[in-house]
Formats: sequence, structure tokens, C-alpha cells
Amino acid sequence: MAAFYDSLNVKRHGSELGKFRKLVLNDQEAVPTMDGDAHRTRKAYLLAAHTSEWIDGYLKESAEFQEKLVVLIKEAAAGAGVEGKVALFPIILKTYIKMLAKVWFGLEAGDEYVANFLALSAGFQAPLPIDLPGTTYRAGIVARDALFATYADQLAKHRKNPDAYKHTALSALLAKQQEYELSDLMMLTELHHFVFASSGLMAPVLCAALMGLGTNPEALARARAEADAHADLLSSASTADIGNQLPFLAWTIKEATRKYAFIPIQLGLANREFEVDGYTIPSGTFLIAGLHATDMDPAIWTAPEKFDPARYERGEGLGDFDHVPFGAGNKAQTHRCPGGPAAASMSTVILGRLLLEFDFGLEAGQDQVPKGPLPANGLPVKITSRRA
Ligand code: HEM
Repeated sequence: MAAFYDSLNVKRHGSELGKFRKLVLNDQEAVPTMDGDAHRTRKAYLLAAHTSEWIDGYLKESAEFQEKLVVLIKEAAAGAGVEGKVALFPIILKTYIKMLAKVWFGLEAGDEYVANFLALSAGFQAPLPIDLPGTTYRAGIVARDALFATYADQLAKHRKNPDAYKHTALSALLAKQQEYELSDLMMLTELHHFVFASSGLMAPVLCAALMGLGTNPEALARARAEADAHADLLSSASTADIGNQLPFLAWTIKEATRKYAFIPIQLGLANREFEVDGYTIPSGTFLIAGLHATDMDPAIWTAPEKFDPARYERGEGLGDFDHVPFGAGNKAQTHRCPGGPAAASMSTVILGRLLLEFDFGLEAGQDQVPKGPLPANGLPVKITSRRA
């Protein structure tokens, strides 16, 4: 893994999927496909939106969505049929899409925005990315353009009334736009990548945490005890509070990102000839880094198949290239995800809030994930309110 994350060995430009470039990078050159100094400069720009001060702002903005999620789940549980089961994943996904629109660029998102995001995701997942009228892929491109029109509106509003958008990621990017000499199009393209990466991945992470807890009653009891003990903190926590007072919930999210294959591999091209474990890799070789294989490697993890948040308490997986669902290495120098801490912080408090409010009737069998990280069947669960 270390050899892959040495930028002298591996470059990203030219290894990306065409549909990723088209739908997620808006046909532009953006941070995931940049290399060398250009990458490091662009990355420094993006990292400005991921300091703990900014993440604390995102936590503030996301708090109202805890309430909204609780209300939606209660309503769904009240309306559930004879079996009384509710498909949790779609509720969480739609709430997250709206929450992240608010947090990243200050939009009070409605159903049309959600539909555009879902059409973009469907286009990205289309097995045949063919740009013809009537295809899911074309619908994804149309949705991408609609999303960009929304970002442009929000940008104009940010410029007109900055005080109303103090905590958004777009204000963090705007504050550094001149210093880094970025056009509006490039800034919004990076914002679009934020939107895609976070909206598509954070809802599955939360569901995976719940599924994982369903397989480990002891961990569920500890996570819930922590949520109960800090009920008042959940909707007002800062990153420091999470580290100090909600460690088990944070480890639960961390374990969810390890165990479930959110982005199982990363692609690259050998930039020069180099050696790995006695093998010579010729320059130009197409390379695949096994992120999920590393996250499940028995040489690193005790009983890797077990969902066990307490493993971090025991000091497991602390090496630089051990826990790699967000990539690896120094995030200023490599392509390691800059959004991991923001995603983990928001998910930690929301997980706590859901455990405080509900019993989910989670069963070990629900941990069967046939394809990728999305919960099979939308994660149907029997929900009981814990508070009147
Ligand atoms: C919660 C789940 C998330 C997961 C599992 C995830 C995972 C990843 C992975 C595996 C990479 C590639 C790392 C590499 O190539 O070495 C990446 C890159 C990236 N992610 Fe995330 N991500 C998540 C959330 C986010 C969020 C919330 C944001 C932004 C707000 C974000 C923004 C980015 C950006 C900008 C890059 C490109 C970094 C670069 O090329 O230097 N991600 N992410």
C-alpha cells in the first residue's frame, strides 16, 4: 500500500473511469485526477474547508437534520404494515442528501434536488455508460447540469449575503478562491465532487454502523450507553466533544468504514518502474490498490470479519497504511480523502441520536451484504421508540 501511495511511483491522471470524469468531475480536471504540484496545490485549497473549525460549523448546520430524521422514522414506523418493518436506508439517504446540500452550500433542498442527485447516482451506476437520449446515463448528465445550475444560484446568494452562509463548505472555498486563483467553474466542480462523494457514501456508512451493531450485542449496548449518557450533547457536539465523550460511537463509525467495502479499490498508473515485495512494476502498468483487502487483512486485524468497534480501544490498526477506506498516507501529499473527519463527525452524532431514540430490532442476518455497501432491501427493520 505504501508503494501505491508514493506519488513518485503512481499517478492518477489517466486511470479514472470515463463515467467518473463525466458525471463526478463535470468533464474537468479536478483533484482526484491531478498529480504532482498541481494536485498538492489544489488539495491545500480543499483542505481549507476541512479544518476542525469548519467541521464544527458543519456539525451545527447538520443538527436540525437529526430532528428531521427522527420525525421521519417515527412517521414511517407509525405507518408500517402488519409486519411493522420500515425500510430505513431510503429515509436516511434522502435526509442525508438534503442535509449535505445545506451543509456544503446552504441550500434548503426540496424533492427536486433529491431527484436530481438520485438521477446522477443512477447514471454513475449505469452498467453501460452510453450518452444517448433515453438512457439512464444521459439522464445522469442532465441531472449533473441541473445540480450545477443550483450550485451557481447558491454561489450568487453567498456573494450577496455572506453572513447568511457562514458555516457552509462553499464559504470556506470562496474565502480562498482568489488566493488559489480558481475560476467559479473549478470551484463548483470541486464542490460537486464533495456533494457526490458525501451524499453517496455517508448514508450507507450510517446504515452499515447499524447493521454492524446488529451483529454485536455487546457493542450495541456500549454505543447506546454512551448515547444515553450524553443525550444533551448529541445535537450540539463539537469535534473535540466527539473525541473526548463519544469515543465508542466514533469507533463504531470507523469500524463501519473498515468492514463494509464503500470504495473497495483505487486505480492508478505506474509513473516509473518500481519494486513491490520483490516484483518489478514496469512504468505505465495499470494498478489497483486493494483498499478493502487491506481493511480485511488478517495480518493487520484480529478476526477481521467481526464487527468490533472495541478493536480501536485495544490499539488495533493504528499504522499509517492499516485502516484505509479513505485512502492512505499524508492527506496533504497523497489522494487520501479530505472529507473523512467531517463525514465521521456528522455520522457519529447522528448514530448516537438514532440509538437514543429507537430500538431497531436489528438481526445478525441483516449483515448479509450481497453487493457493495448498500444494505440489501433498504435495511428493513422493526422500529420501536425508546422515548414517549
Ligand atoms: C464517508 C464516506 C467517504 C468515503 C468512504 C470516502 C472515500 C474516499 C476515497 C477512498 C478516496 C480516494 C483516496 C485515494 O485515492 O487515495 C476519496 C477521495 C476524496 N474524497 Fe472521500 N470519502 C468519503 C466522504 C467524503 C466527503 C464527505 C468528502 C467531502 C466533503 C469527500 C471528498 C473527497 C475528495 C475531494 C477526494 C479526492 C482527494 C484527492 O484526490 O486528493 N469524501 N474519498
